[in-house]
Parts: sequence; structure tokens; C-alpha cells
Amino acid sequence: MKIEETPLKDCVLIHNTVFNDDRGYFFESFNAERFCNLTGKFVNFVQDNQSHSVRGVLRGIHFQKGEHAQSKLVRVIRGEVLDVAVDLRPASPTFGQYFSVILSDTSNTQLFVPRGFGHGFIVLSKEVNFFYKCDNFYNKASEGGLMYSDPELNIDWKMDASEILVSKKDEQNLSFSSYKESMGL
Ligand SMILES: Cc1cn([C@H]2C[C@H](O)[C@@H](COP(=O)(O)OP(=O)(O)O[C@H]3O[C@@H](C)C(=O)[C@@H](O)[C@H]3O)O2)c(=O)[nH]c1=O
Repeated sequence: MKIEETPLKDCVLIHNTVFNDDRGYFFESFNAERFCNLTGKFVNFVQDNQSHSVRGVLRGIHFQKGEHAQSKLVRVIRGEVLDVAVDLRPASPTFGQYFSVILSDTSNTQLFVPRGFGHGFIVLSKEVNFFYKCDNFYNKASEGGLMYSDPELNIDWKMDASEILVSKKDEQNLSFSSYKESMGL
């Protein structure tokens, strides 16, 4: 297992050691001790989530507020996505910046998205099974969302707008400027 820093502090890529043989492959998708030693963080994951989506589906940009904030360790089990993490920590030097990376079932790379970040992904392959661990429970009342197409965030989703499919809920997400206003910034 190797850690690769991203331009956003605390948000790291994790490359697992994959053991290939005649039967296929094996890798440890999470090992608490190694994760802690390599990242310097103790993260107590308490909930696992899995979703299935078809090409063009964009889920995001999501976060939970306040004491319900979640760190996420995300990966793709089947297919390929462009995964996006947005630094929403007002005190961070990279506040408002995003990092994007292709995650797929062939690279098996994982992204650690810390508390205080927004997270989303768009499906690039025909179908995707997406899996992630969270260090805080789902709390509907504290859900927040930023508009994926916000001009200030200016995220390159690498897909034509006409192909993008979002939920009714995500159509109502906040602009980054309204988000900042709601935070008193
Ligand atoms: C996220 C979540 C949803 N749900 C329910 C609520 C709703 O009825 C249904 C679908 O929820 P959503 O539309 O919010 O699902 P989705 O759009 O997949 O939401 C997820 O998006 C990615 C990008 C994330 O980062 C996650 O944290 C989460 O916000 O599942 C739970 O019961 N537990 C959960 O932890």
C-alpha cells in the first residue's frame, strides 16, 4: 500500500499492493493499522455504502454538515468514474479548489476524502459499482450539496453536459457563493 499526496492537504490517493496469480488477484482493500501508519490519521470507519449507476450519472457534490461531517474512502468495484473532491474547509489554503482523478476497477486506486470536503463522481463507463467507507453515520438532516456545474468551482467533468444525469435533489444544490454566504463567509 502506497500513499500519493494530492494538491489538497489531507486528501490522498491510496495504491494497494495487488497480488496476481493464475486465479486472478487479491488485495487488502482496507487495513486499519497500515492506513493509520501511512496517513498518520486514525479514522474510525462506521458505515459502508455501495451504489450502482449508468454512464453519465453524476452524484454530487455532497457533504454532511457540522458534527455529522464524514471522511470517505472511496473506490470503484466495477467500471470507471471521474471522482471529485472539493476542499470546503474555510481555513484551508486550498478552500474552493478541487481534485479529480479517474478511479476504475483496473487501477483499484482509492481516494481518501477528509471531513470538510465535498465529494462527487461521474460515471464514464457503461455501468459502475461504487463503494465507500464513511467515518460518520448518514444523517439526512445535515446533508448538503453544491451544484456540480458551479462556474466558480469550474469542475471539468470530462463529459458533454447533454449526457449528464443528476437526481432531482442534486438539481437543487447550492451555488458555491450561496454556500459561502450560508457559512457566513
Ligand atoms: C448517502 C445515503 C443515502 N441513503 C438513502 C437516502 C436516499 O433515499 C437514497 C439515495 O440517496 P442519495 O441520492 O443521497 O445517494 P447518492 O447521491 O449516491 O449520495 C452519495 O453521493 C456520493 C457522491 C457521496 O459522497 C455520498 O456521501 C452520498 O452523498 O439512499 C441512506 O439511507 N444512507 C446513506 O448513507
